[in-house]
Amino acid sequence: MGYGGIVRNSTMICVPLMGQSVEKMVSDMFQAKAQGADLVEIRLDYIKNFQPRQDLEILIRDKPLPVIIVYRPKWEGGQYEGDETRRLDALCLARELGADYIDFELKVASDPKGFHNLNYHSNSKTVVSCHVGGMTPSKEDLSHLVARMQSTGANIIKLVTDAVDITDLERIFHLLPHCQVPIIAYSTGDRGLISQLLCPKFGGFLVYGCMEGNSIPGLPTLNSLRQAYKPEFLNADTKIFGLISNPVSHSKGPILHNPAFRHVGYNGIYVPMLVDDLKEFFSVYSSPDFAGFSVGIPYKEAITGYCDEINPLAQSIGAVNTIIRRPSDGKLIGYNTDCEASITAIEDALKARGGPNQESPLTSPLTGKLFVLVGAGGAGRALAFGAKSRGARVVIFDIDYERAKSLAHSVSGEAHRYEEISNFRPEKGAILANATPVGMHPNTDRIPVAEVTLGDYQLVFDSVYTPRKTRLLKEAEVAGAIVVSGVEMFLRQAIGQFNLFTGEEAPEEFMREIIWETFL
Ligand SMILES: O=C1C[C@@](O)(C(=O)O)C[C@@H](O)[C@@H]1O
Repeated sequence: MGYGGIVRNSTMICVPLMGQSVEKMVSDMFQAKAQGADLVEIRLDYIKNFQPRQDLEILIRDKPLPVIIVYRPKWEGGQYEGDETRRLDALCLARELGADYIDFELKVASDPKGFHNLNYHSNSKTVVSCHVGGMTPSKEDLSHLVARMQSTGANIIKLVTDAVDITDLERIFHLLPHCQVPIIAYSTGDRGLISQLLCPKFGGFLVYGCMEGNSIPGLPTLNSLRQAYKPEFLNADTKIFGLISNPVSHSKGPILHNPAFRHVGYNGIYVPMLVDDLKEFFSVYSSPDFAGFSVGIPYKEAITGYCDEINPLAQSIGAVNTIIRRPSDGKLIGYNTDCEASITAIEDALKARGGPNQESPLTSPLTGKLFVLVGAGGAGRALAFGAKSRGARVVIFDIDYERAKSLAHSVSGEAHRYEEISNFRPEKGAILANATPVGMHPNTDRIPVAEVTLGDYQLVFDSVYTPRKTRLLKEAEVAGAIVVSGVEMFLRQAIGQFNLFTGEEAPEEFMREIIWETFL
């Protein structure tokens, strides 16, 4: 049994190994085991001067984990260019020596003349594999392919496609539950990542992961699988939540939401979704399994066009960062949790320091203050509406002056051209909020305002959360301002999302601990 009474499934975590020597392969196997792998895939075609008998004896004798032996030829995307009989002899030898799984390409397995006795009695299991390059075939074509692979008598089948778009993966998910033998199916590349993460929900046989410092596009790290995603707890009932964003890999959402789900015994998974086309995305991922979404850059405004209903706060802001698929009718309902998250983070920091606006606990410390906002995109809109709702006077800078003017108009504020920011001196006690990505990893030396002006602000807030303390915040602290990190906003918006996703109260203290450990 797992968390909250959820039964563990039998999904294994496999690491593909591409060492150039037998010694490296053996040491990588031990490392993979130490990092939590259940089995490894040994790519013989990567070993330089591979000597079948000698090398296989060592690999199989010294293996600390079950192994899948793969000797991929050039014609199927591998490295091996030599004689085909020699290649197949080596695979058969691996089987005789007791390798746990042997991978034969479909072309070999479906050619009775050339094939080296696939149904040979041994303890090894046969994996019949096929890599379909280029565009992902239609659902019908994939089903035919799987039927062909099954008819070879394979113990396990392995189907690999190249993901051009995240929507290609839905054809893989559709295939998985219908297969009659254990199936490994996934798509390669950055856009293929969720085919690994979600395959156990749909019944996939294993998940591939990579070791730390050895990243492979489209593969999660072993650490993220073991700590965050925990594929062994997924099942057909698991609800999928995803962050729709582009880029998406910077997000700390998965390491926060997944443990929080488990902490309260909620059967859900939260994954990064690298989305290129919102329209295509929502038309393909329309099943109730995809129960909700976070929305990140650059989609917070555009996504409002894909929501069936929008909650009044998000509607007035014009930006949505959370979507729930309403279980009763499947409609997509948009919310904005950024607004309260950022404004309460700023208010709490002002309250903690005390100050002139502390007359009544019911009055916001922002009331009457000048609120200088840099950036009028999705996050900026949330900040501007939040500040206005607390009675602050809002001044907005954006590289797109028209955008700044339009937001200023909505919050009865003032817009300025971005070039003017270096000379802008606010009144004493003003608040500065950065809602642009300036200063975000990897461009951490950038700062959105002139340093000399920082001393005029009582508090400086940065919505950037990687790094926790941006250059803007460091300089502001030196200048004597109270600083509020985007990490605090990130945490609070995620707490708001958790409540909406699960309908349960978020484990706030637990989430706070994870976040501060992560950003230490
Ligand atoms: O701004 C953010 C951060 C986020 O995009 C992320 O990186 O996890 C997730 C969004 O929902 C949120 O509004």
